[in-house]
Amino acid sequence: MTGTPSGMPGASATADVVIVGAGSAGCVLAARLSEDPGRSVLLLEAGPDHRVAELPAELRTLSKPVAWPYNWGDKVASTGGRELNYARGRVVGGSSATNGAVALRPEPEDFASWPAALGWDRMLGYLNRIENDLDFGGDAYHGDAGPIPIVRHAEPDWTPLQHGFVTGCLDAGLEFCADHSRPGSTGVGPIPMNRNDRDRVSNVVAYLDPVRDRANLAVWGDCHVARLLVADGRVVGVECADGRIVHAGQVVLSAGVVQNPLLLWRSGIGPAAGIRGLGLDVVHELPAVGGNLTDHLVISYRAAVDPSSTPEGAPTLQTIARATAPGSDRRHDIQLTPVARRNPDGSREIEISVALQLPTGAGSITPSGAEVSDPARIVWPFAADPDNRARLRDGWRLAARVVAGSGLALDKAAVAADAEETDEVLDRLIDESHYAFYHGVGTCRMGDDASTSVADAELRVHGLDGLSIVDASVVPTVPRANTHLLVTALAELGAELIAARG
Ligand SMILES: Cc1cc2nc3c(=O)[nH]c(=O)nc-3n(C[C@H](O)[C@H](O)[C@H](O)COP(=O)(O)OP(=O)(O)OC[C@H]3O[C@@H](n4cnc5c(N)ncnc54)[C@H](O)[C@@H]3O)c2cc1C
Repeated sequence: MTGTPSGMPGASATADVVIVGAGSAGCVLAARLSEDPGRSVLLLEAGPDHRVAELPAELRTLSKPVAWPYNWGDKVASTGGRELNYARGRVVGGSSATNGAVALRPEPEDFASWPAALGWDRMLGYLNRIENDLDFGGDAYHGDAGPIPIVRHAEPDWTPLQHGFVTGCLDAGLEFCADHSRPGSTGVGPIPMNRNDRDRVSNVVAYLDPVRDRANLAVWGDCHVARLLVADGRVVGVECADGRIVHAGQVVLSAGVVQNPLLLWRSGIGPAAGIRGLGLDVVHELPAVGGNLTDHLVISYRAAVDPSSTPEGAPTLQTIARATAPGSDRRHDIQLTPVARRNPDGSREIEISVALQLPTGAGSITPSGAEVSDPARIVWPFAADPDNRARLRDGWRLAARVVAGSGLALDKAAVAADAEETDEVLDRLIDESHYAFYHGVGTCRMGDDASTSVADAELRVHGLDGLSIVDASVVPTVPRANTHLLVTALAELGAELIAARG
């Protein structure tokens, strides 16, 4: 099988490589693997397919709400009987087309849980390859020739609210940090983003759209893959929910942290008892499929500020702080991000998201039934964990100290009191208002042991030929950073590994 993928949307097909899911990872894989005109590549996506010139506003421009059909609409049952949204992009571009475009990198220590062959030294090359950092591209730990532009707001452009936040962080003892990607850096400074002015530079924009006209690449939108086809210990293709069959030399799963385990379970690949519990036959037992979910957990600190600090039409995100919760032994386990909140009554607030980066505990994502339409069952234990709650409380008090030192607060006494708030009050606040940050990883984690991991260090599924997984689901533990750049870098690595297999 070489050259053009045979078959058109609407019919069945054959391709050398079939990629399931056109998100952060899938777009990179399709672009890189189709560079060889002798390899046919078919990219299958459950959601709609828009060319960049025709993107709807919510996919083009940052900070617009994204709903069905572009968001899967998954829900998490969390602490205190609360139901949290668990957003995931459902469109060609995946979550890279619906996300906040914050372009932070993992830190070197985040790779400690990765297989030894994939440490920081190796992954740094891929992190550099994907970017064109317009401020620091010439530095050794940056790139200046990749497809993703990385930009920051210069200090003179910051709003008074953002200036005040930085002042407050410095007053609270944080350092100024011009480049959050510099290894060893810490503190507060401009937030790096993958955007072009106010438009998100998703991986459709950066990677896929420029190569869409290649003869050996086909993209099928509105194609929900129902299950994998397995014969004699080898994955030989996929079956789509509408009955189409695609035969493949290699299948790559890039359906993401939620949908990969669902697709594998539906295919009989995963924990034997769980699969039988759905009334399905076990094709290949892999106990770790769907387990080991880790993710960031967020609460907000809010305080009233003078309306003149938040000019109309200003960009939402300009600065960010990486800090360590007071007393915590986990470096940079708190991320503080300030935004202006404009209330209908004309009042204005600073809202600082306090995001816990290195959570204790692990959850799971499994199917609630055997049908494609059955939703994910997401066990998300992070808000209930006492250690997470203690560090979040301290992070919230740190945010109050930042506002106290910012010169922004209208009610200085109230903010000073917030910095000493009791555990009891903050536990109630956590219960009533925590939310998920959508940086989940780990449901098909990589590792050497097939009893505790799903893919090996070359991203091949343990014990099954012809199947690889390349996306957030293989990342062993959530890094102290947002996850899009990491997944994109991993996909560059994955494309090399898969190309080497033929
Ligand atoms: C709302 C939101 C905001 C975020 N903000 C940021 C941010 O600012 N910065 C950052 O770094 N990270 C952010 N993230 C996280 C980051 O975007 C994700 O970690 C990353 O995009 C995951 O990439 P992926 O390739 O693993 O999965 P995805 O990009 O989610 O791609 C998976 C794709 O597979 C498709 N798919 C799933 N199942 C099937 C199936 N059975 N058949 C066919 N197709 C299927 C999906 O529709 C989707 O398009 C955010 C995420 C969300 C949801």
